[in-house]
Amino acid sequence: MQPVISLTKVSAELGARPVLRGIDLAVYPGEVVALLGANGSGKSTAIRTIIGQVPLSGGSVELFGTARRRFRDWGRVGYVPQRTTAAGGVPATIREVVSSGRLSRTRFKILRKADREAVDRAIDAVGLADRAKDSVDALSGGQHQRVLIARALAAEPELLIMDEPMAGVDIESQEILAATLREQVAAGASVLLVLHELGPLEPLIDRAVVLRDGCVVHDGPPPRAVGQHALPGHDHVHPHTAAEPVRTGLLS
Ligand SMILES: Nc1ncnc2c1ncn2[C@@H]1O[C@H](COP(=O)(O)OP(=O)(O)OP(=O)(O)O)[C@@H](O)[C@H]1O
Repeated sequence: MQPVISLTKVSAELGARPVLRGIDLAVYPGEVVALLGANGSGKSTAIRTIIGQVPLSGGSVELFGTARRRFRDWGRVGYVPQRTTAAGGVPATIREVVSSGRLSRTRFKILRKADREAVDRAIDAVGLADRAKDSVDALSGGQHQRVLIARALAAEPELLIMDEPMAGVDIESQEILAATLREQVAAGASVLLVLHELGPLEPLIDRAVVLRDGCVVHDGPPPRAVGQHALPGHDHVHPHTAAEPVRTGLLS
């Protein structure tokens, strides 16, 4: 099966500093892959090489089997950046911001009935239907994050790429986002997401790729740790019983 995302020996530098040192990463159709690792390990940079915001210094990136520099089908990809403000100082309603995510699917940048319905479904999916006419300036951080996710969903993408979608999001919003993601995956979407902890998304995750200092140090089942053990930086030093798998600082 052809991967929807494929990174082969990808290296990248930021300000002459090597940040990715030859990483391999593949996401197959229908898979949910979590990208984990400590602060500064290169997770965001890896995501940004995929969408073309950071140039490669070596290796290659393919999307849906096409070299990234030749890839034009961005309507198939929904991207949720690391938390920023969606408004950028310009007052806009939730519906306006989410509609902007649908433009990649339209001809001549005109939203037709089916497009408007997709926008409404995306707003509904993140539980903001009753606020659609509100300005995004009036939203909390977690609600804001839901708007960014709705904007990505509005294009009905086959592939969702999300950089820490749960950052700063309260548990109620996290549950809504987990339910939304579950529906997308049930409908056949593939997902690559940066996470700090697995949290409510844990049951959805098929595979975890862990970065450390710009290298992949684990690619396989997600760490099934709970509580403190799931947190990056946790060092697993206390003794284990024989039945318990040992995970020595996997995420640190
Ligand atoms: N514009 C930049 N110029 C120089 N170095 C940068 C730049 N952006 C990031 N870096 C460095 O690259 C490294 C990787 O950063 P990156 O944001 O990819 O890490 P991350 O794993 O996503 O971290 P976090 O969990 O904190 O979001 C860090 O050491 C960071 O300081």
